[in-house]
Amino acid sequence: MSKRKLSRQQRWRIEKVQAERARRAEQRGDEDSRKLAAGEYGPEQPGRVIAHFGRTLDVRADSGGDPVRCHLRANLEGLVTGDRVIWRATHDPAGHVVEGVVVARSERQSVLERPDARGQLKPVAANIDQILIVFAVEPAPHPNLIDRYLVAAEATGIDPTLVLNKIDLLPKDGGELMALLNRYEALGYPVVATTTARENGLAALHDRLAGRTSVFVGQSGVGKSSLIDRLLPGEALRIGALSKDSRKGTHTTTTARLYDLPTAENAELIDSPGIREFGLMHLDEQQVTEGFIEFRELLGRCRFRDCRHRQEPGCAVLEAVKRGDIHPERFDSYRRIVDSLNEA
Ligand SMILES: Nc1nc2c(ncn2[C@@H]2O[C@H](COP(=O)(O)OP(=O)(O)OP(=O)(O)O)[C@@H](O)[C@H]2O)c(=O)[nH]1
Ligand SMILES: [Zn+2]
Repeated sequence: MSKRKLSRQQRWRIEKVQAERARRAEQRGDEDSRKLAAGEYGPEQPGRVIAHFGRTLDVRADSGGDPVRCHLRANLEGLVTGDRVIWRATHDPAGHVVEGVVVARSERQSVLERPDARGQLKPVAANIDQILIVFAVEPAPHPNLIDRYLVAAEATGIDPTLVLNKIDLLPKDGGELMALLNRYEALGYPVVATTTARENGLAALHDRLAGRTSVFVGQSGVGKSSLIDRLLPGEALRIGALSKDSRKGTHTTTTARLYDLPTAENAELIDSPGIREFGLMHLDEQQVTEGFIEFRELLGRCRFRDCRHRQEPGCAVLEAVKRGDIHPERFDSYRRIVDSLNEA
């Protein structure tokens, strides 16, 4: 974190802005308390945050219907797209839902975080079941890059799936990439092959999407936008997923959004430019080591408790590499990733 000194004037400005924010939040809170006390809000009900813009959110009721523009009770902070919440709606005299207030957040099953401008981790999306790591025949992936993504996914506790796109460009025998994929399948990672260049090219992907909330990540040019365009045809459909207020507003699409995918049963996608870049952020050495899933059962078994699996005698990981139980390229990749941490 930077230790830049702020001038007195800057400090004064920051304090003024914060005081103003607090005052507005308090007013909002007073108004909410009054409405809640007056019974102007309907009963508490469960819902899901499908987009967030600062302290306002779009919430979809679990019971269905259009998304509703909501604000937060003053004591709630840091809600993100995908959060499950308890909220209450207000109605106009004709009985239509006008807006809502979120009163509580349910426990998160998972959360994706990214460092903010000051390097502090901030949640960007919650309750994701699956990270779809997209790579392509062209640009061909370095195995090290796939491992990096897998390690980052393992650190979140969210299940990764490898998506090989552009299989229309594969050589007939499958080439080296197919051999690479088999290696990941043998480790237990699901792998699906796709192409946006053929009519039925996403069939295997639909099966993986069904019944899950997914995010797409991957290097530039592998076809994430193309895949998402196929899954969510038309910008109109995407915009339509927002509340009327958000559609009118000037909000950009840089915030994460949750979409229903019409092409598969109970399939949801959470997407934002920031999420697509997930996976290339900082991890520590322990996260990297534990992110190689074939190492895990060996980790307590090295002779030295603080073994770093380099050249220590009695290292269970090195022995597994020697026996051929750990693929040499995976081990090499592990080394490179750990070394890159020390460079940073
Ligand atoms: N041959 C072939 N080309 C594809 C396929 N899918 C995408 N492409 C092409 O690959 C290029 C990159 O695709 P994008 O969808 O923009 O890739 P992206 O991952 O969203 O890239 P960024 O926006 O840079 O992160 C485009 O020219 C696409 O037309 C495919 O299945 N087969
Ligand atoms: Zn060791």
